[in-house]
Amino acid sequence: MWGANMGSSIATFMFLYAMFKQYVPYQLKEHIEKYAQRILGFISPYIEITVHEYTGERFKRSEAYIAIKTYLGANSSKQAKRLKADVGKTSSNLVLSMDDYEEVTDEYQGVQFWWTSRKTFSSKQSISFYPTDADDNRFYKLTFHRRHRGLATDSYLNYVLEEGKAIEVKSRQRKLFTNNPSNNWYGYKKSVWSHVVFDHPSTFQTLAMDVEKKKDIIDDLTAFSKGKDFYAKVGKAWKRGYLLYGPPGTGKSTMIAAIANFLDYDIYDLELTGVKDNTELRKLLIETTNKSIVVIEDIDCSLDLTGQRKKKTEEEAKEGEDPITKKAKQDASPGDSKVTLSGLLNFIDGLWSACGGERLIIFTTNYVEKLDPALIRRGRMDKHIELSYCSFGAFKVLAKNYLDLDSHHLFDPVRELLDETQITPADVAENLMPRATVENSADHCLESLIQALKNTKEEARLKTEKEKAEKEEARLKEEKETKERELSNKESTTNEAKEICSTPLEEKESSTKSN
Ligand SMILES: Nc1ncnc2c1ncn2[C@@H]1O[C@H](COP(=O)(O)OP(=O)(O)OP(=O)(O)O)[C@@H](O)[C@H]1O
Ligand SMILES: [Mg+2]
Repeated sequence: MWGANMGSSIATFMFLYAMFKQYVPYQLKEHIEKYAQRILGFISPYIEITVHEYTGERFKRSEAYIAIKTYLGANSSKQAKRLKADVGKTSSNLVLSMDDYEEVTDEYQGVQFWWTSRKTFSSKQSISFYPTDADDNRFYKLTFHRRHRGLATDSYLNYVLEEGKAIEVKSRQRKLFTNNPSNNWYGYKKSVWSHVVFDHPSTFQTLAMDVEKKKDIIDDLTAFSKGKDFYAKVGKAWKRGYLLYGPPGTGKSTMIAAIANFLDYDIYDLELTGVKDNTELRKLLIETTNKSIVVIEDIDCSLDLTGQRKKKTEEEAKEGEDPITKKAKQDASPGDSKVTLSGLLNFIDGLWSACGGERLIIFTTNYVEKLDPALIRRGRMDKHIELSYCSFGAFKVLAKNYLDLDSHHLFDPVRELLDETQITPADVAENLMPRATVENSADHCLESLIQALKNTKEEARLKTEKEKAEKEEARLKEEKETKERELSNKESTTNEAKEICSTPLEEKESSTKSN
């Protein structure tokens, strides 16, 4: 059917087809095609399956079409004579795909499958203000012998889709998304997220933290990313929550970038203060893709998550209203347009959170103790990771990264000082930045780090002393006040007693009589 000797017949066919398209009126053409297909269907032993570029939703390209396009692009570039080259949306390289009406043969388990790419023109006479080629209805047509029907529908098509998606994942550039304000969500370029290419150089290798702690996190992430079957088996949605907490500059954001690079996931950086209400939050969640990390930084500053739940429970108890009625009222009231804790909890592990899979949710905070326990209980935030002040292990990673040093005679004093001082990895890193103009840059950096550590130690000592002095002062003040209070109490009691004793006898009698 597709042999080389068919070349001239195809050329003739193409010519006749072009004539047919040009001269036969549209309505007649449709009828002829319809009946020709039916007759062919009776006599042909071949089965055809078409996959259209746009199905249902006008602006959303079919995922199957994109996967097939990628698969055929990768496999047909050696076979097809006419290819289209384009800069992919997710890549800066040229992406090749089969041109329209091109045909290629694919072999799977010893069986041949034929793919053609086609397009039809929309019959609608419409004028569009926007540059779109969606009026050309493109589709792929798969042809195979009817005796391979089972193989094609049960396994070959799935294989093509999975391969196509895998190629896409490998060749794509990762993205960093941020949520748009909701008044930009509608119109031609409707989009709830906008993105840039994610190109952060942080990796677990460059992340300064204790080796064992780092290994534990890497193992956890690996188990998660390979855990599709496990999650299905235990009936859990394929997602995991991480809570990163610690003082500013200890590497929380750096770790998120390292995780994204390690897993090869996109990042959705969710700015909660820009989300109007819980409905919008849900919409944002639905629009995230698989293999992604949803990040909410500084969760304690994003929402009043501390007392809301308690306050609500108190109110409910006061009014004796059941929570469902209360929630219905809240949802209905347009004035109450803020994301609530319960909305956020639903976002993390409500029913909607299970749409799609392979998603990490990461919260960061400087003040873990401020968060509502409901938000960070296991199951929501499965792993709590404390990023703390720089340890000697973390320092060694930084020394290797910044100065390419594994050991140095100044490491010992650094270790001693680190044991006694609280300094962030960000401050250590700043001191280890090599100075191009200085000779023996490594020595210079370590010396300046030692000086910084000494300064920090001294500052901490002075601060502790000051605090101690302030406490002592407060204690003495309180002691003095208590003594003064006691003295004045004593004095007033004595005065009262004196007054009673000094009252004349007649006065006392007359007052007793009158009573
Ligand atoms: N553990 C670390 N490993 C490597 N570099 C680090 C680490 N911690 C901090 N740094 C360096 O310090 C800078 C600040 O770190 P980062 O932004 O990750 O801190 P953070 O914990 O997110 O702080 P904040 O709470 O203020 O958001 C980074 O640019 C990074 O170079
Ligand atoms: Mg940060």
